[in-house]
Amino acid sequence: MRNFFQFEQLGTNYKREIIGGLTTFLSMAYILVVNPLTLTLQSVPDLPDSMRMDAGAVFVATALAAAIGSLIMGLLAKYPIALAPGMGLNAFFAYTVVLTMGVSWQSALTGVLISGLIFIALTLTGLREKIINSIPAELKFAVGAGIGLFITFVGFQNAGIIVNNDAVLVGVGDLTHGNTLLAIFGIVVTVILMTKGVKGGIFIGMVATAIVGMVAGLIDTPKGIVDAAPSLAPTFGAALDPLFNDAGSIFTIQMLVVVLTFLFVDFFDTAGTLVAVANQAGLMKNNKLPRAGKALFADSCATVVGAILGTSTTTSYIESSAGVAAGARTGFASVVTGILFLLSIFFFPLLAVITAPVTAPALIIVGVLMVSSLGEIDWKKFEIAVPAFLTIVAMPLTYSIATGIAIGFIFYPITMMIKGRRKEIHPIMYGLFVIFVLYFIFIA
Ligand SMILES: Nc1nc2[nH]cnc2c(=O)[nH]1
Repeated sequence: MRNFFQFEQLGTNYKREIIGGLTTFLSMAYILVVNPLTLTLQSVPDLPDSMRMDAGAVFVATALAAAIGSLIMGLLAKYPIALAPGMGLNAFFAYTVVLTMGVSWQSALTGVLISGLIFIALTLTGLREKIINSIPAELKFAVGAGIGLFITFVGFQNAGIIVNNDAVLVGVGDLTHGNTLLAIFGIVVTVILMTKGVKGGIFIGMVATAIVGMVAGLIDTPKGIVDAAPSLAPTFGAALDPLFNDAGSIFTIQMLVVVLTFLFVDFFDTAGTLVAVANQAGLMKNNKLPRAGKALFADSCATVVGAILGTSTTTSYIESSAGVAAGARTGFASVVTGILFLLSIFFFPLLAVITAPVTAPALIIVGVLMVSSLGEIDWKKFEIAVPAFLTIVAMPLTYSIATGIAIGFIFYPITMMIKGRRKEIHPIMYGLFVIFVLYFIFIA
């Protein structure tokens, strides 16, 4: 096992990998609660039952998709990167596709399934790998740093530290609110542990926050430890129904748009996440992602499996960087995360303690770790500084990893060409320029 995962070469051991996998799981566990709430459109009252997915089935689908995706990633690509249904695409699935466009959730799942199959095809032809490896090193660092800002922003929001402000979009929240105070406690504890160089500081910080939350009465003590798993039957295989019974609802322009959006966002989000986490773990070689094809294959398989089980796009999670920060370096950590997701199906009552104030400190501190790649960018070269900077700031400001990548990648060939560095631009970067310009024209 140690040889299979190359523990020696990567300077790691079972303890680090297990703590890393556990930390990643705890950082991601919120999706088990959030995904069913989102996909069943809980925030929208008075919907006909037929428009709502079954919450129990979505919960099991979420846990199984995360488990299977993380296990494939760990065993096949051997990266410490775990997967689960992505936030952002789950909101797009529920609020845009089902609620606004009026597409049935079954057909929306078919859209996810088709986008996953196209993904596998792109991966098997090697095109996806080629695209990722054609991205210049400095933009890759920018993507990592931008995702760091994005994840910190998500953490601050979850903590209630940054809130909506109608006049200027964002503002400081009520810092005396119980959950916000608990999150601030978690941030301070985690910062102290990390500054002292305590291994697993992020994980210990989460445990301490959860315990203090329970003592303070902000987090309910779990009602039990184990419970029977809900039935998967209401969503299992529903993605295939429209293909056999209602093909007319699939072959429409509207569905084409939906499938392309799923495909586009997942493609570039995954590319950014894989590179950022691999960079952080020191696993990149000569600016290239080793075994990129396998990692991408694992990601696309997870989307297909997730769609059949009954969830929106399953993707590589940036929260994996919390596990890497806690010491994870190999696929063993992803196997640990995957097994925990599998077990979580029965341990649902225990998961109730993983609330937003518990996960927020981890997200914020992970952001600090991820922006360290800013130091690798040559800020004195304006032609590099502009696309790098725009990639970085656009991610939190547009709340989209993919949009940040798109903006930066549009500016890169422009500034490089004007500076007379045309020869350094990989031909694929021109192709991406055209695709991203079309993307903006399209979403406009
Ligand atoms: N990379 C990435 N990480 C996430 N963590 C939670 N949701 C997402 C997502 O959609 N993409």
